[in-house]
Amino acid sequence: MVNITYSGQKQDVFSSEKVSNLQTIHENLYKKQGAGSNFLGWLDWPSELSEEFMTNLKDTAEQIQKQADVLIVIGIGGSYLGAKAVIEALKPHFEKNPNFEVLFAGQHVSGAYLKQLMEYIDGREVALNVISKSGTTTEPAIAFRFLQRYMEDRYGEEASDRIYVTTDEHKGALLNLAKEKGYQRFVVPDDVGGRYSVFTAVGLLPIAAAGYNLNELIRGAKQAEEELSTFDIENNSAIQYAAIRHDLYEQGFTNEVLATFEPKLSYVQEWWKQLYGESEGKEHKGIFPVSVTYTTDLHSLGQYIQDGKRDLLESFLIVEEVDEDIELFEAEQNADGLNYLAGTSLHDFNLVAYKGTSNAHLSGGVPQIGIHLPKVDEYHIGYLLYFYMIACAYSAYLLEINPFNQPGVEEYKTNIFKLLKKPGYEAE
Ligand SMILES: O=P(O)(O)OC[C@H]1O[C@H](O)[C@H](O)[C@@H](O)[C@@H]1O
Repeated sequence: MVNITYSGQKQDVFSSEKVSNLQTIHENLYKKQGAGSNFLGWLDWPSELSEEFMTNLKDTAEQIQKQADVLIVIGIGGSYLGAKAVIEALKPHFEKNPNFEVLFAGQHVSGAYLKQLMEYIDGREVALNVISKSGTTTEPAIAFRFLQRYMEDRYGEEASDRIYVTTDEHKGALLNLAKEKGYQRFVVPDDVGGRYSVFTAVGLLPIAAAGYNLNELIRGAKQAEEELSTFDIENNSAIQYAAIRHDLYEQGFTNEVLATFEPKLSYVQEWWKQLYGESEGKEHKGIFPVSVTYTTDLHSLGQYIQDGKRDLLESFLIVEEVDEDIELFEAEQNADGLNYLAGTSLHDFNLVAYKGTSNAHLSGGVPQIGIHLPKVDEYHIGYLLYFYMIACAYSAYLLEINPFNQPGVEEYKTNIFKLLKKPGYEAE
């Protein structure tokens, strides 16, 4: 479903030694015995989803659509990027007076953003979905403090029927608050980390509320789960992607530039950056994930990619077919000189731009991986996200890294808490 192509220096990615290493990783992964294996709940999640779970999500999404015009999703990192990635990929670029909108908060700390958000929703019916696996993350907690007060001021007791909480089943400040206030709750499973949680209620409730087809999304994820679970190197695109990028990493290509010509995929890129950055960037190892949108960034970062420091590999996320397109036409006065393009659609232009850019960067010394996605719809996005998650597990295990923890994110948090004199941190 997702096809991988590679061009660059000749590689020996699939030598017998490397294949046997990949096979061991594969076996450990499916026997759930590698490092961090108690966080492998996402591996068979799509095929294990129950009817009851899906029905409950869809019913709640319908209830939200009935009671509100706006759903504000409060969360950060893995607690918002999956839903944001899917919704941005599927929604139209412009929508006149949308009947229902999903907005996000708590993904940064901006007073202006929160103030303007509360002004923007005034006069419109509102629901909140606050999402935090730990239930203690500061940024969403700050946003929720404001928005909870807003809801209570506006709706009084009815506010609790409009607030939906997605958090750990057993612990955390958010869970306690949800219980106390009687908010409807959804669970982030113990064995699924935030960045792997898009197919749990974390991603699915906002996606369903936004009006997208969960069955199709999960059908895509399930297809990926099935196809990518076999150790068949010739056909397993996830193993191919992981093995090629690892090989390039070993040759000194330590930054991966994920490039797309489809602006709707820019949050898939953001989601991918968290997935790979937090999964692999440990013990002074890992490929640094960065992203560009073409052709926009060809006019800014293109120079560096063509000609800067040679530690970049580039992976192109290419959409093969688009639903909507327009064609260039013959103009009477060919003042812009573009008549030679008459009959070329803008998607055709992008496919040519892909070839031209890829070849130019290749000759500039940037090895290329192509990830070919047939189209952007629920089914293919479901497939793509699962593909990236499973490939990430292989990739981190090739580095001998636990893909499922993020010990490094504590350091800056502790510093912030010390500076803010959070109780318990003053003495440090
Ligand atoms: O869902 P939460 O517990 O609020 O976590 C939200 C995010 O913040 C943390 O700092 C982690 O680095 C991320 O992996 C996580 O996705």
